[in-house]
Amino acid sequence: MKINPVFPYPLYLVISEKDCIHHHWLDIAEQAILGGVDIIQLREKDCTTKEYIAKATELKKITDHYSIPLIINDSLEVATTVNSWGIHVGRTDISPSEIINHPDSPKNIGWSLEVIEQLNENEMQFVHHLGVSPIFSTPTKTNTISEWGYEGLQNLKPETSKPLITIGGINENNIAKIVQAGADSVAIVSAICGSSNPKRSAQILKQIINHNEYNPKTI
Ligand SMILES: Cc1ncc(COP(=O)(O)OP(=O)(O)O)c(N)n1
Ligand SMILES: Cc1ncsc1CCOP(=O)(O)O
Ligand SMILES: [Mg+2]
Repeated sequence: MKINPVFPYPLYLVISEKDCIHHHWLDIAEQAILGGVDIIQLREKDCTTKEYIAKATELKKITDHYSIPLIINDSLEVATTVNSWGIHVGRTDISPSEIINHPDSPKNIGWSLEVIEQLNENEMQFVHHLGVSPIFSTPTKTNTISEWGYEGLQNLKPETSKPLITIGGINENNIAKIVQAGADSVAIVSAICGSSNPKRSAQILKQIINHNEYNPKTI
């Protein structure tokens, strides 16, 4: 993958405690970083703001230790409290224009792109990067509209200069084709959070991103 200087984070982990199966979620975050994850989003859906801040504070200690940027999903209050690098919002969340009006708003706003027509919306001017969502339908998030697929991603690429972060159903078997179709970054939940060896899974995904294939002898 050619590194995009506006978003130089090709392997993107989206983590929530409920998706972490075999290990403690903070251990998975650390192992994933050691395996090559470049950026982490904390995505907690079923907790209070106080609990979300507590989790974000714990995770930020790890991301700061490894100099990895942290993105908070959905909550401006959590993002401002922990001073995260970014925030990710979708169409039913607080809008990018509202976020930038906040005095301590995180610098980098990610916005979910579900249909190509969204590129024409006024909100786009406040957006740093786009979550192309979902590339493939996934049990991890079921309230989605449709899938972009490889062809949708290829068609989207020339229509915007914003970094494209692909998400949804991505794993070792399809990541190479997603990179070839135009992803600037690949966001993963279950292929890392659900792995019994998250470090190794991250290493494999990263090797495919870097070299277009996986050579078991080198990991
Ligand atoms: C990188 C990235 N892309 C898309 C999403 C989805 O955001 P959203 O549409 O707001 O849905 P929820 O994640 O909030 O359920 C994302 N989180 N990250
Ligand atoms: C948060 C999110 N947004 C679109 S799909 C998705 C979940 C992706 O999870 P997985 O990598 O397990 O398919
Ligand atoms: Mg959201």
